[in-house]
Amino acid sequence: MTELLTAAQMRAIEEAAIASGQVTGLELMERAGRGVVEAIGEEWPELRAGSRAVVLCGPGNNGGDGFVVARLLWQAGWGVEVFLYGEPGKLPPDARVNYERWVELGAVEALNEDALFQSEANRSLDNQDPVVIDALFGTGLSRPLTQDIGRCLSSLHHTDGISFAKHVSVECPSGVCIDSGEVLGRDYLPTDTDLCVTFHRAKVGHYTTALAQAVGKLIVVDIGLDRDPGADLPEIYAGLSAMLGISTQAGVEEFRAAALSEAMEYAQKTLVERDEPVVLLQAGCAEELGKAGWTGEHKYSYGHAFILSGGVGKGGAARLAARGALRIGAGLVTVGCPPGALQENAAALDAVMLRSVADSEALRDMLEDPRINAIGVGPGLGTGAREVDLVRAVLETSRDGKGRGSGSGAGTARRLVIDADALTLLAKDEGLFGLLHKGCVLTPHGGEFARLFPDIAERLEAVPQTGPAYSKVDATREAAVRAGCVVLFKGPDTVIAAPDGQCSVNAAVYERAAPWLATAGSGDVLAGFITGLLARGFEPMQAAETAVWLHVDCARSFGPGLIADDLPEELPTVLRRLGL
Ligand SMILES: NC(=O)C1=CN([C@@H]2O[C@H](COP(=O)(O)OP(=O)(O)OC[C@H]3O[C@@H](n4cnc5c(N)ncnc54)[C@H](O)[C@@H]3O)[C@@H](O)[C@H]2O)[C@@H](O)CC1
Ligand SMILES: [K+]
Repeated sequence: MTELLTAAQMRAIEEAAIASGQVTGLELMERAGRGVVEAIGEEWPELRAGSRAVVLCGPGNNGGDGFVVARLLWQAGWGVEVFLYGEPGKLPPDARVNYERWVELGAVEALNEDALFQSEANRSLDNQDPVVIDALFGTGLSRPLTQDIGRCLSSLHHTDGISFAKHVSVECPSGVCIDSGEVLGRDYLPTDTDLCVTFHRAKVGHYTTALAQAVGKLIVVDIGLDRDPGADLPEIYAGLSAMLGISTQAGVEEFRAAALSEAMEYAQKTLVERDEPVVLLQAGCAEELGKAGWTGEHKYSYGHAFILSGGVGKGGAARLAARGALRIGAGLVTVGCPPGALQENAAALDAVMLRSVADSEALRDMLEDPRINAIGVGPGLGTGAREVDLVRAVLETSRDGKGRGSGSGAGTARRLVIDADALTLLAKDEGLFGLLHKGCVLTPHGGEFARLFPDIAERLEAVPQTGPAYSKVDATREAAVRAGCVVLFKGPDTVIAAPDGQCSVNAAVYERAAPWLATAGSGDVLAGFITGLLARGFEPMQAAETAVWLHVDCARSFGPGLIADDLPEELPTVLRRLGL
């Protein structure tokens, strides 16, 4: 699993490494700049000596990286023009050093739109479009771009405005808040970037839809900080002790105990006591399936998933969910529907069992069966008074001490997936919302999320004016705390959060993009996948993470032309490929 960092965490890691004496800021900047140049070389080997670059440098260390890039490209024989936004005298120390190093080699012009157009006019003589390097703002963006900078960036477009061969962003496209992926001020679109080079770890914002849509390819460059920060602590202590001239082991111990150094306190605070990390889901999460055991002796050992269906003509969504639950390995799957819909469902279901559920009393009777250990409720359910009673029955009978199923382990509540119409009902009825418990997984899309958590959604929708902006990660975490259960906030950048702060991102972007997954019924299958894994005994967070990861993998494995019915059918291929 890869940890995604916030700007503050990245800063803390860098500062602690610098404070420990492990590395200097200047060395980190040199590695960052070199990483950008190497990434350009690897991406476009045809660009070599004689190529041209326009480097846009900002007033902070992102600009410092830009000056390193300019120098290294110049040394490699490129023609390089450098523009600076800001005053050289106000550059932070490391950026200033690299500015000075560059001015020994070439000129620095003040950045404005006229200067960019003038430079293009001069260039048109040799008819060679440059690579534009955007090193204006990185993790330090704190407010919206001024109009003049916004105009400069907007003028850089492949098709109109100033022409260039490639666009490279250092850390991120400037103007984007790296914690949220949002353009601060939201008054222009992030410039399309062919290559975005970031350092040490990808940041949370890199995996949000808005930013990922603007970036062709993301490369993470190792700048020598790539060790477990926790594991580095002894070295940090040792480095700090050495800096202060404490040489004996006893002295070092005393120093640690006294926590005298501000830098050490900083390292402790930021590296040890930081928030739960945000994890990017990768192939490893599906290995949990393997750990949970895939084959078994008895169908009940893989649990019994129950999916509640709507009335006549409304059963398709529940059937998709049921098929998903079955394919992902629930031992038994039953669809419960109103008596009038039995015939329709019977005609469409084989391996999935069918039960008539006339009303909530019938449902409560049925849920006396302790083997039913996971329930999926919501797809195609309906939102009338009968359905309110059904959802209440499901929630009430699944709280602690009730409805214990064989697969969910003694003493734990029956696990639930609450999706679609059931989410709408929860949003309308505080009493129902109050029945949520830690065995539930809520799976809202944007509209459902806004109905359930209107104030949180409003905060997320508000135009961000300062960085770091409130992000989908923040919103999902807050929602999970309020609901007291796992919340899976859907989208190409699905965020999953638990009330204890665990959080992960399943990003169907970059090389995992699957735009064809946005098809009717795909959410119903996802609800079924999660329900099936809960029946198998997965914990709610783990079930949600694994299901959403496999869901995207099924879509990618099938490819364009996918319809929701294909998703469960693709699962065996995906599981086989995973060696399960
Ligand atoms: N700290 C380090 O040691 C390293 C930093 N690196 C680079 O440094 C970047 C972070 O540097 P900084 O923290 O200096 O931040 P930035 O360079 O991203 O920007 C900060 C500067 O921009 C100003 N600013 C923010 N928003 C503005 C706006 N809308 N309009 C005008 N000015 C604005 C701030 O006042 C500050 O002067 C990283 O993204 C990375 O590119 C790398 O060199 C690796 C090492
Ligand atoms: K940038």
